Amino acid sequence: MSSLADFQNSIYLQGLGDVRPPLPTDLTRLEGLAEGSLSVQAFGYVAGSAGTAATARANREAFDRWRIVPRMLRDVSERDMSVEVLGTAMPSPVLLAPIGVQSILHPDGELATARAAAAEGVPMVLSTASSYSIEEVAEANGDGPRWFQLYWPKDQEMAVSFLDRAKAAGYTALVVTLDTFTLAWRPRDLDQAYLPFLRGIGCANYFTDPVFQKAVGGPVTDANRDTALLHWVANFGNPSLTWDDLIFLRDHWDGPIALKGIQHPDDARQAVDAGMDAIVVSNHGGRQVDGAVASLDALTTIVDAVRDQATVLFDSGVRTGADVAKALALGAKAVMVGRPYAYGLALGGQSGVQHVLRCLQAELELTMVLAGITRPDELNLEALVRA
Ligand SMILES: Cc1cc2nc3c(=O)[nH]c(=O)nc-3n(C[C@H](O)[C@H](O)[C@H](O)COP(=O)(O)O)c2cc1C
Ligand SMILES: O=C(O)C(=O)c1ccccc1
Repeated sequence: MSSLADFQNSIYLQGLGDVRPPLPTDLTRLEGLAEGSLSVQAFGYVAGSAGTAATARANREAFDRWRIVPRMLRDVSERDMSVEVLGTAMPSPVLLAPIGVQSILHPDGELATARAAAAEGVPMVLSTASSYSIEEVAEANGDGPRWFQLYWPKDQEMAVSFLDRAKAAGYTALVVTLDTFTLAWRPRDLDQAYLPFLRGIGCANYFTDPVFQKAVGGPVTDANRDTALLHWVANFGNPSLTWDDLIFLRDHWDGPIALKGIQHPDDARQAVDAGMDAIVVSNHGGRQVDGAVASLDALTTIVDAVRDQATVLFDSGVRTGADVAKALALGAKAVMVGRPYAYGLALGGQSGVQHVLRCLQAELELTMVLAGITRPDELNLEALVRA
């Protein structure tokens, strides 16, 4: 039986030939290394959070307040880390969170991420604000599993065009991000007066879109570039959306839909009532509401509210295999990981992202089996104690 934990053995075996892993296996060390290989602006954009970063810190502290209680002598020789989420089979309960503007991290941006994801069989969620188009990323991703994340623009016709393009390019599930209809107060970016989009980064899906092009008088060239950027700014998000608007999405997307950015149990219930298939409990990695509840602290009440009427996914603050195990024990079906793979991309392109995925999944399997657990669905509150 092949196992995600085999990666550990392969590292030790390579050591016999004096080869060491190209990047640290403690993924919390990647941020510091990435800082040295990125511009102040790009690093600040990715590592930064809203306001004083209180929510980003709270996300991490919430993990620290739970401890795993290992159980012994449970025959953990047969393991199966795989799960199926929204019709997608995956090797472990881990997905790549949607991260826009990845070309600020590496010239190959989302293409490198898509190749890494496909090589590991891990689903990627492509951002609307990607630096390569829906179609280009699909080609790089090949047979790999892929979902599409929608930033719902004001122009409904363009929203439909994005959905049609994603469907045609083989993205099987839709993740609709609700918490970022506008960017929050982000001092690190403000102090640098840095917004990637105003430099045209992250606009690939817009600039290649027929509806967008119609609105700006044709394909985007130097001549209409300023018009295009202003149109992007005016259209990016829609603060007037309400729960009733979800009917529109259901009508235009026939696959599963997840709502990302849910932090309140009543919002989770409304998602269920609106016929959504899943929610992603997320505070956007602390990048939106500074002072907001830690995403992990919001998870349990939401899981209780939703019961088994919708799939509950989790993100914000996942850095280690133990973190994944804790989120699962608190009721998440799977987690999305954000910044760690962004740093992997910055440091090593495709292989950097693969390194992050292999480390995280191997550490998850080792954590679980050493705690007496052989399958993700065996994890529950009995595996945890409050610190
Ligand atoms: C640089 C950056 C760009 C992001 N872009 C998007 C995006 O385009 N769409 C989206 O839904 N979330 C976006 N996110 C949020 C992630 O999907 C995810 O919620 C967050 O990174 C999870 O927290 P973590 O970084 O602590 O793992 C972005 C996050 C970062 C760090
Ligand atoms: O920076 C972000 O967190 C984010 O979600 C985003 C928003 C717009 C475009 C690209 C990324």
